[in-house]
Amino acid sequence: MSLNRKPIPVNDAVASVLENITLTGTEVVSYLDAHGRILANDLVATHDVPLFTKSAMDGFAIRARDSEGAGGDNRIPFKVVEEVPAGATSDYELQPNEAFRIMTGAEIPESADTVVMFEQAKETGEGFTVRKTFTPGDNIAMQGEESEKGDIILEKGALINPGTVAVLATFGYSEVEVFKKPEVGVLSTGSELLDVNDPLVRGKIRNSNTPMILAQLKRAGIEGKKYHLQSDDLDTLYENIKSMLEEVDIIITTGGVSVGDYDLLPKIYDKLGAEVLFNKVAMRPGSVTTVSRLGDKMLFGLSGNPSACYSGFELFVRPAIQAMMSSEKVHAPFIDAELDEDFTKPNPFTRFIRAEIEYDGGKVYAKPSGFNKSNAVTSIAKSNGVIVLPGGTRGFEKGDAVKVMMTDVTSGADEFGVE
Ligand SMILES: Nc1nc2c(c(=O)[nH]1)N[C@H]1C(S)=C(S)[C@@H](COP(=O)(O)OP(=O)(O)OC[C@H]3O[C@@H](n4cnc5c(N)ncnc54)[C@H](O)[C@@H]3O)O[C@H]1N2
Ligand code: MOO
Ligand SMILES: [Mg+2]
Repeated sequence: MSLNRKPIPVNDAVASVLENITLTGTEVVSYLDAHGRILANDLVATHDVPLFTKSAMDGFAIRARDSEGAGGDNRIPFKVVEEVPAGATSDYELQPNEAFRIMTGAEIPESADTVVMFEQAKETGEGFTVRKTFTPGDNIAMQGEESEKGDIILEKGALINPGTVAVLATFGYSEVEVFKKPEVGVLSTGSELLDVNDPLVRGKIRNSNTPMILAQLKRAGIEGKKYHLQSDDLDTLYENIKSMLEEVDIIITTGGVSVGDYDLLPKIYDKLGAEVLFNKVAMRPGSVTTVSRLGDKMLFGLSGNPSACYSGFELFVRPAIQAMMSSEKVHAPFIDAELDEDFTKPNPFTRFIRAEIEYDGGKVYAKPSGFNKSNAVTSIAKSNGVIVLPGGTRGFEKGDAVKVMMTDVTSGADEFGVE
């Protein structure tokens, strides 16, 4: 095993992962379980929306021409002949100056073409008067004005959001074909690792990577499979990874990918005959992140250091999962922000810094969210994004324009956004 690894640029590494994924198949799920899934077919309108021409307001349905000449002191009277609440219909033929009392959402009877809102009418004993000339179509939602039968509402590969679920229900799709989620297993390696309830003993620490990655998977809509902690023993690690390969599509391991005596993952990939796509990325943290492929399985060897592990997942695993599910949009959103703190130390590698992203006065500000080393864990907790500083010979100063990878778009704001 060579100690001299050749670093590749981050974007090449991401591209290589995406080129090597295997697409999942499809499955049919209930529309109630479809949120967060990816459409496997175009979503086609089975009817017009609105389905029928309907009242957009509570009021009176009239023939607009009967209101001609109304205005100023000239009030025109109407007689109410029938009531049409939402859900009801009427085939009654309006005669001059007759009206239906109609509610929002009710089908407009054939003979009416306008709705007078209650607020625009003055009620009388047998009906109401108006002092405005109405135009056909006023206060009416026309059949098909939003979409027509046969329209493609969303294309294959689109993410199903709550609005999509509403659209599925609108068109009577109680089931929908979506791309299957890959099965993902998570295994942390390291003889120094203890489980959360184990008493601390000298030289050992608790395993924080497995639960962190399971949570990152959850954030990506995946229920990962937790595997037992592994001590740094080649044979048992090999056997365990071999049996994981029978059970999952993606194996995420943490730790053991560097060049230490007990960093066993490189040996495991070799022994398995896996194709190593890269084992060094020109980035910090996580430069030793290693991704390999064995048939249609992907093995993500994330660095053991928590911050490196975290960004390794967001940079490589999350997009790979999205791509396997044929998502149209596999990457986290990257936005432009202003650096809120100096970062003077130059570094030849692209740096990813866990950060607090804040919006203020129409601007986006990004500042490191705490202790910034590969072994940091608390700064991850305080972050909702990751600052990207390109590699090079210069440092960065407060006020510089930087890119930010948004990792948590649900982290909220401390103020309501409308003044
Ligand atoms: N001679 C060199 N040494 C190291 C290099 C190098 O290039 N040459 N790279 C360093 C960098 S950078 C990193 S990052 C680490 C990567 O190490 P590994 O991915 O092999 O991970 P481990 O050695 O297993 O652990 C590193 C560190 O992280 C802690 N850790 C591991 N797993 C967990 C876990 N599940 N929960 C919490 N913390 C964990 C572990 O105790 C170590 O402190 O290598 C450098 N060395
Ligand atoms: O892989 Mo290390 O995290 O570059 O610091
Ligand atoms: Mg190591």
